[in-house]
Amino acid sequence: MDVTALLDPLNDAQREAVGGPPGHTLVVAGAGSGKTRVLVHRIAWLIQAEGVSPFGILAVTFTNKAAGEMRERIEALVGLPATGMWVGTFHGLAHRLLRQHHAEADLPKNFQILDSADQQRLVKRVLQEQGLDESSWPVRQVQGFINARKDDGQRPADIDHRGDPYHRTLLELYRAYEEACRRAGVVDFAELLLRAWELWRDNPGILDHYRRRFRHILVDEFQDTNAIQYAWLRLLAGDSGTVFAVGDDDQSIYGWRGARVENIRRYSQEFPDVVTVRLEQNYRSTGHILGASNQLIARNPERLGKELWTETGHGEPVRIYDAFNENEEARFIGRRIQQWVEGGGRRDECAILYRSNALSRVLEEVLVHSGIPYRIHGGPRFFERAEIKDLLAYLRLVASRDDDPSFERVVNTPSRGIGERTVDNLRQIARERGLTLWATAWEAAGNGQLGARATKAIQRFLTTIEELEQAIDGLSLAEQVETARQHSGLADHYLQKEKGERGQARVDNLDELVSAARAFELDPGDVDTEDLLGAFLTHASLEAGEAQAAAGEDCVHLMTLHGAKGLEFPLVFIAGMEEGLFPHRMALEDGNRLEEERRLCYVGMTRAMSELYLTRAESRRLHGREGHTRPSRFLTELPEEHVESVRPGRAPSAPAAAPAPDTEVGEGVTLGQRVHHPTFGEGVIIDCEGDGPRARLHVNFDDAGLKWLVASHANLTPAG
Ligand SMILES: Nc1ncnc2c1ncn2[C@@H]1O[C@H](COP(=O)(O)OP(=O)(O)OP(=O)(O)O)[C@@H](O)[C@H]1O
Ligand SMILES: [Mg+2]
Repeated sequence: MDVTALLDPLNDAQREAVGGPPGHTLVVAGAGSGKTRVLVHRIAWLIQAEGVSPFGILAVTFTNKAAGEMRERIEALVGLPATGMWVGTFHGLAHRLLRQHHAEADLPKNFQILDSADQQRLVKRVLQEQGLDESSWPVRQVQGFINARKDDGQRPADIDHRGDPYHRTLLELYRAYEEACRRAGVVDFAELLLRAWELWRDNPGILDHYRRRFRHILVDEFQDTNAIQYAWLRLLAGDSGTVFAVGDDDQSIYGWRGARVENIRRYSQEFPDVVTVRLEQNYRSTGHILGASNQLIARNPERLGKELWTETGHGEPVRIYDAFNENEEARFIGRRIQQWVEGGGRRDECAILYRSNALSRVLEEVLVHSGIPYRIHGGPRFFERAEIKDLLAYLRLVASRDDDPSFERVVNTPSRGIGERTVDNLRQIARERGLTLWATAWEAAGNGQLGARATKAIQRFLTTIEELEQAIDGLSLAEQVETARQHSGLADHYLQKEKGERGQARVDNLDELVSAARAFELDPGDVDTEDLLGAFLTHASLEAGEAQAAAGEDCVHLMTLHGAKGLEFPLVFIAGMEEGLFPHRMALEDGNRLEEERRLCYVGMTRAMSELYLTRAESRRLHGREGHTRPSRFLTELPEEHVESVRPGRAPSAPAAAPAPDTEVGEGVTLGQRVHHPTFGEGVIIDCEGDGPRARLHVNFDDAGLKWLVASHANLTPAG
C-alpha cells in the first residue's frame, strides 16, 4: 500500500502532524487551515502506515453529521470499511458506553435521554414537589445550575454550600432532580458525560478494557471541550493511550456551556511529550475574507496568537448591506442567491447564518416565496417540534413505561378529559410511594382513587399504550411509527386545535417522522439493529437539530452561527449584524462574553470561501416589537481595505445590488437618483417596492432621514 498518497495532498506542517510517530500531538491553528483534514488523514495514516486496527481508534467530532462524513472520508482514503472504529460526539460515545454497561452504570436497560425541554419539565415538577415557587426559583436557572455542576463533574455530595441558604436550596433541588431522573429511568445530556466518566472511574475492569482497546484517541474542535469531557479523555488515555487533539482557541464559542479553552494549555502541560504543530496557511477563504477575519479577531486580548495567510488572491471584498428593515434584508439575500444560481452556482453552496433562531422566520418566508428550497440546521428543530415530540413520547412509553416525562407529555394529548388536578394527584401519589407515574396510574385506575370520570379517562390512556404495543409488534420501524401516528389520534388533534396551514404543517411533520423512520431503517448506521425502535428514539434525541431536509436535495443552508462550526460554503451571509442581536444583548455588559461573541463572528466569517455578506436592518420587528437598530460593533471593527458597503442602486460593482441603478421607478425618477421633495428636501432613492400606482419608494433624505413614499403622490423632482 502506497502511503505517500496520504501525505501528497498536504503541506509540510500538515505532513508533520499526519506522519509523526505515535504520541500525543496538538495541532493549534486558525480556521480553514486544514485541522480536520489533518485529523482524517492521521487516522488513515495510523491504519495504513502504522498498521493500527480501526478497532483501536476512537475519534471525537463535534456533530453526528461530522462523524458520518469523517468515516466516509477515511474509508475513501484507506479503501476499506473502517468497521470497529468509534467515531462520534462526546454525547454519542458516552451514550454508547452506557448502553453497553447499563447495569454497572446503574441505569435501566432502555434508559431514555431527556432533551432540554423535557429537562425543564422535570425541573418544574421537582420545584412543585419541594413546594418552591417558580418566580423565586426560575426553572431555567435551576436547570443551568444542575447542568453546570454536571459539566464540571460535580455531584451534590461534592459541593459545599458553605451554609449559604440559596446554595443549599439549589443543592437540594439538584438532589431531588437526580432522584426524579433515577425513578423515571431517564438521563439528561450532561448526565450522559458524567455517568460515563463515573462508570470508568468506579469500574477499573471496564476502564482497563477500553484503555487496552483505544490506544489512539483523536479529538476535533478541542477548544470546546468542557471539564468533564477533558477528564473523560484523560481517564481513557491513562498512561498507554495517545491523544491527537486539533483546535483553535479563537473559535472557542461554548464558554457559556462550560467549555474550557484552557484545556488546550492544560493538555500540553498534563500529557507527556506533546508535539505541537502549527498550521498557518488557509485553504478556504480569499484574501479579503481572511484579512477581515484576522483583523477582527486580533482585537481580542489573550489569544494564543496566530496569523493566517492564503495564496488564493484577494477575491471579492466583504460586503456590508444596510437594509431598511428585516423584510428587505431577507429579500436582498434571496435575490443574491437567485443571481448566484443564475450564474451557474448551486444552492447548497449558499449559507445564511444568524445569531438567534428567531431570525430565521423572515428569511424562511422570503425563501419560500421566491421558491428557493432551503434546509434549517438546528433551531426550531424537526425533532423538537411539539407534534414530533408527542408522537415520539407514545413510542417512548411503549419502549419504557417508566418514562415519566413522556407519560406527562401525552397523558392528555390529545385531550381525554384528564385534568391538571388528576395529573397532580398522580404525581403526588407517585412521589409518596416512590413509583413511576405509569405504575401509579395503573394502581389508581384499579382502586378508583381518582374518581369515576378521571379513572375512566386514565384507563383509556393506559389501554391505548398497551394496545399500541401489541399493534406494533413485528412491524418494520416505519410501520411502527405510522401505527403510533394513527393510534395516538395526534393528527386529528392538531387539525382541530390549529386551523388552516399551521395544523396541516404539523400533520405534515408527523408524516415526515414516518419518512425519517424509513430512512433510518434503510441506513441505521452503527447501531443495535435488534432494537431498531430504541435506536431510532435515541437518534431522535441525539440528532435533534442536525440536517433535516430531504437528503441530496440542492438547497440553501440556514443555521445559527454556533451550528456552522467546522463547515464551509462558497457564499455566506451573516444576517442581523446589529447591536443587541450580535453581539447578543446578554453579552453587551460583560467583557468575557463579548470576546466570545467576537470569536463567534470570526467563526461565522471564516465559513466563507469566496463571498461574504454581512447584513443588517435599520429597523427590525422581532418578537412582535419594532424598533430602530444600531449597527453591530463588529461591522465597525472591520478594516476598510477589506470591506465594501452595498447600497441598493448605489453600488453598480456589487453583483448583489438590487435593480440596476437606471431602472425607472417612478415618473421621471430612477433608483439611485438624487431627488427633491417639497417637505423633506433632498435625498436619494434607495429602493422601491411594487409597481404601477401602488409603487412605493424608499428615499434617504439628507435631513429627514429614511422615508417610504407612494410614488404616484410623492411629488419628487430630480434634484440639482
Ligand atoms: N494542503 C491542502 N491542500 C489543499 N486544500 C486543503 C489543504 N488543507 C486543507 N485544505 C482544504 O481547506 C479547507 C479547510 O480545511 P479544514 O476544514 O480541514 O480546516 P479546519 O482547520 O478544520 O477549519 P475549521 O477551523 O473551520 O474547522 C477544506 O476544504 C480542505 O479540504
Ligand atoms: Mg475543522
